[in-house]
Amino acid sequence: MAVYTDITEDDLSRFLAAYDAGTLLSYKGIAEGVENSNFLLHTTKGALILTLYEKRVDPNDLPFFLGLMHHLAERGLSCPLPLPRSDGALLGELSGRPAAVISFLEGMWLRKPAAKHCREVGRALAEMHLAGEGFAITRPNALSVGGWRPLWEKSAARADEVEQGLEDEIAGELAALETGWPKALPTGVIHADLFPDNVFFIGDELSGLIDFYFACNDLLAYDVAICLNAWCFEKDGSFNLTKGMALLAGYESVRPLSDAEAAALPLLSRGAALRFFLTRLYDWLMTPPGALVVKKDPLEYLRKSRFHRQVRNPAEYGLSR
Ligand SMILES: Nc1ncnc2c1ncn2[C@@H]1O[C@H](COP(=O)(O)OP(=O)(O)OP(=O)(O)O)[C@@H](O)[C@H]1O
Ligand SMILES: N[C@@H](CCO)C(=O)O
Repeated sequence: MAVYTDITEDDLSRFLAAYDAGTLLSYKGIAEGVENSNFLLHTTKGALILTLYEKRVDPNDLPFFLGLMHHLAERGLSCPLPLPRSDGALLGELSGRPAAVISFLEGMWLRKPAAKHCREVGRALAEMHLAGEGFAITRPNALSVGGWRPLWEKSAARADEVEQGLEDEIAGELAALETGWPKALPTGVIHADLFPDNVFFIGDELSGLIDFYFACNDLLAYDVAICLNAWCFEKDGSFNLTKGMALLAGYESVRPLSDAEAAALPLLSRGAALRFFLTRLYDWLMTPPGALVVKKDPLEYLRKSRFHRQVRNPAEYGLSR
């Protein structure tokens, strides 16, 4: 579930009065998502999404997230557009939480994406990377290589509860990534969480990207590595080369990777796998029993990490050079 904060109809109507959003007809909580509370609103002007930002989102980051959606949408990327209030602000407060109203994006996320969808995702990711150029606010990536050790230290002592030998294995992998992490690759605004549940399709056509709440400035090719992890593995843990080829070809049809970015893909993919392993491991160990949140399996990302560790060449991801 992702409705952590309840709202009343009276509070919501008062809150909406500050927007040119029409009159409230109905609203309901959206069960999907784990970070924030989301509601679907219907007003006399159509459908809207209301998001209440919960504890894990730093309110100081909200101008970056909301400003970025605005910047990207203005440059033609299909993503939700935050609605300004009549005083021009993109952010308000509801039930004691920072809150924003964003446009409703048509489409659904794909439970079983095929290679043709991976190609579309690669293309959209590259389009986002280009559209992000010139965005004035910056936000460092707290979940890049410098953030992994502090996160790991919170779980390390209990890691063997999840799988015997994990503490030593991850300590070694973390040290190797800290030593070898590339520093001189092209940077820009990255989505940093472009998983299937954050990409909407209508039929086979990509209709837009959502959930920019991990977006930040970092290596552009790291975002590609995150997508290889999130889109190109099968349920049995195997890497699907056809999907990898499609995703990379889609990306390069808009923004070709440099030779240095291509060569770094195996290492960046290891880093991306470790990043999602670590956040999932933390949540797995720390979420109290009975909490109404679906915990994601850290071992899925351990298996991906092990796969990347034996990759020697970007061609193994389907990169043609
Ligand atoms: N602009 C939008 N248009 C249509 N539906 C949306 C929009 N934004 C969010 N949703 C719906 O709300 C759900 C949760 O949104 P979102 O992924 O942003 O939440 P979250 O709590 O940040 O989740 P997580 O970080 O776990 O992906 C989405 O799966 C989608 O169903
Ligand atoms: N995409 C993340 C969840 C946070 O958005 C994961 O699968 O671990």
